[in-house]
Amino acid sequence: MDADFWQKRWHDGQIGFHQDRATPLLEAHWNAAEVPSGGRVFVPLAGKSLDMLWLAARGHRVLGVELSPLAVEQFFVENRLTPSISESRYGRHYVAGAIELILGDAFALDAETLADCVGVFDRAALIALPASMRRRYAANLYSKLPDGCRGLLITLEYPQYEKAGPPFSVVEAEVRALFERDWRIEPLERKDIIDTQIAFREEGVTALTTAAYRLERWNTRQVSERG
Ligand SMILES: C[S@@+](CC[C@H](N)C(=O)[O-])C[C@H]1O[C@@H](n2cnc3c(N)ncnc32)[C@H](O)[C@@H]1O
Repeated sequence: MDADFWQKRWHDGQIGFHQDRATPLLEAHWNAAEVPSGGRVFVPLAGKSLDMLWLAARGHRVLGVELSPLAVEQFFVENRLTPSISESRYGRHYVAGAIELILGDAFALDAETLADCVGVFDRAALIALPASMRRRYAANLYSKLPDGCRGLLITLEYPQYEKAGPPFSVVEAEVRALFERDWRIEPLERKDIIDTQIAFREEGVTALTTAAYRLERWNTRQVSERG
């Protein structure tokens, strides 16, 4: 699941993960995340997700990061937005209204870039990565989000031996193992979706659940109180 893998997926139009609407679990649970209104929301591994537009329409500023130039171009063209473009050491920054999308590697972002992200929305991002990269992603990327940051994480669960990822199955125990040291984790909803996911059924998957979690980053004082 390196950069070449994703570049080829975009080049070949193999983007079955893309949705032509905002994520229903985002719409259902964003209020529960209690991200301060107007605050900036980080959207890692953003693709050309319409979730960014939905968050902007809710009054948030959005910071997405995506490594495919095709995804970034399509996001702005398809949504009839004309971005201004600048360069930094993180990559090429496309800015249109409240949305900033960095064409670059999420793992190369630093705490300074993410310092004003009071929210995070993670859909098809953590679960797009194999296990070893998920550990790196939690330890090296989420660790750079500021204390008090809140958000939603959306996962999928299915018998991993029935299909190769991505998307990968990530069960609650793994979510806790990855994040619990620094983040308060609250499961919000689990939904059986096998009946609506024909592609998974055709690949032989017999059970499929999606789950939404509320995340809140402990502040340093809370962590020391927890021992
Ligand atoms: C499964 S897609 C999900 C996209 C989006 N979150 C959505 O819901 O449609 C994962 C995306 O992450 C991008 N990606 C993978 N590794 C990345 C990295 N290290 N930095 C930035 N983007 C990355 C891929 O190009 C792909 O567009």
